[in-house]
Amino acid sequence: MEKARQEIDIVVGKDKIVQESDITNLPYLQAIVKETLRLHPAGPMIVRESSEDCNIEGYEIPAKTRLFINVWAIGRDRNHWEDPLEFRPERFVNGRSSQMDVRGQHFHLLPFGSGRRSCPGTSMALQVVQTSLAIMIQCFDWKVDGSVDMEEGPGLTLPRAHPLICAPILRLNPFPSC
Ligand code: HEM
Repeated sequence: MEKARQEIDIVVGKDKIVQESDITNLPYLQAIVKETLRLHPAGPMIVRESSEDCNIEGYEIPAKTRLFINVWAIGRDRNHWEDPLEFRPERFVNGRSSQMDVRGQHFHLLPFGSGRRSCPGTSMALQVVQTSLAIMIQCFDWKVDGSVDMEEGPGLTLPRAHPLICAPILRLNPFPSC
């Protein structure tokens, strides 16, 4: 979090609140969101149906077969990711994953799916999540009640197994007259 905060302080400063237009200049913040979606995709399974008979890597798949694509497992696959279980946003800033985006062009990172039925809310979701996260980091310190446990529970949208309880502590107020 300290690294993201430094980036925000340098790029945006402490006198104005982060705007949506600042996000393109905050690569580390974007990397945090990508890394979170890699390890904890809100839509862990994508569903498709084959329109015709096909053969994928030796598997015969008849037409009209219901197919589940396990986005969660692909995001943790050792064949594609170095130290896959480590939360390391740096992998999207430097190195071979730095050009990778989340819009369905890179098949080992598919948090919004891919193709004609991919998520139509991708741009809106990214703007809202990245800007809100940036403001939360810029304006507050976060005191965690207990420890951070990232265990996941069962469900179609990958809920947390245990709630995360944090108390915001005002760090800077970009609206000093309020
Ligand atoms: C972080 C936030 C979000 C994530 C991770 C997410 C993820 C996904 C995923 C994985 C799919 C299935 C894609 C596929 O089958 O290839 C999907 C579909 C969809 N999403 Fe999102 N989504 C998010 C936010 C939103 C928002 C903000 C909206 C609308 C404003 C939205 C609207 C939809 C719709 C309508 C579909 C169904 C598309 C179809 O079946 O053709 N999503 N989303």
